[in-house]
Amino acid sequence: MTGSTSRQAPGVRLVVVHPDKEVLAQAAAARLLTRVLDVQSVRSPVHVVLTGGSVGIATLAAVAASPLVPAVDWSGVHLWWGDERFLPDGDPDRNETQAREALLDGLVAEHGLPAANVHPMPGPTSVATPEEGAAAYAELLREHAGDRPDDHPDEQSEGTVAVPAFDVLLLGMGPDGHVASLFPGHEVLAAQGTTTGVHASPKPPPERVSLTFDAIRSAREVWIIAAGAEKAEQVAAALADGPVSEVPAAGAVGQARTLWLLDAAASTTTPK
Ligand SMILES: O=C(O)[C@H](O)[C@@H](O)[C@H](O)[C@H](O)COP(=O)(O)O
Repeated sequence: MTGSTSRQAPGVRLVVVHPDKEVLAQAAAARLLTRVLDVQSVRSPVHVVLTGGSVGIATLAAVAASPLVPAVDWSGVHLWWGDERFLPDGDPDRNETQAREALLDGLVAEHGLPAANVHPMPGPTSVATPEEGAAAYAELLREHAGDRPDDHPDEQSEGTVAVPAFDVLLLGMGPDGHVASLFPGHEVLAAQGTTTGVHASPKPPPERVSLTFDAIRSAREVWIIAAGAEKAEQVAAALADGPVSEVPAAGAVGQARTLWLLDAAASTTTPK
């Protein structure tokens, strides 16, 4: 495949296939910057949820290298995470650490992103358990839930999930179909509220903090970014609306739109 292709699925799902992982990251970065600019033209603040993983971090690095960075009013952007490994501040395996190195430190230092607008999930440096971290993050999300804009007064209605109106929520996907730290067959899939502590994760480290499905599904747009042939089977299963208990990514849908941003290898299931 030499170009990029897309198709509109019924409803609100869009699948976009790029030639390879590098183009995928570059395109996701361009798309993210454009989305933030578009949203900023009609409302502020903008809330973006970040993901870890190699494609997620490559996307942030591509954002950092874009000439469009100065076009964004970063003072009106808030950054959150979909999940975090329960590791000390500064640990190189924290999604936060990797995102700061790839993008956020530069935005704070040079482009006016207020340090206070970066909202990492707490780890053992500040709380004793993943549950404490999840509770603290839920409270922070609740404090920002009032950021909902005037042009969407209906979003204030009773029963609204107590999180900000996430404009874009980025997710990587593991070869097992997990998104955030919502793993197939794991009790975390039944977690209530907006955040949850995670134990016995099948992928190290075993302890994590994650958004729940309710929080993820409250986002206006959910973008799942996945590359590599090892993802193809679960991508296909999710796009076939497989059971969330087996393919958690199938349950990650946005209110307005769900984008599947793939490379060619992840988009084609090889017959066995
Ligand atoms: O929390 C983690 O252990 C990872 O962040 C993980 O959830 C990752 O996002 C996906 O496995 C996709 O990772 P890749 O993009 O590297 O395939």
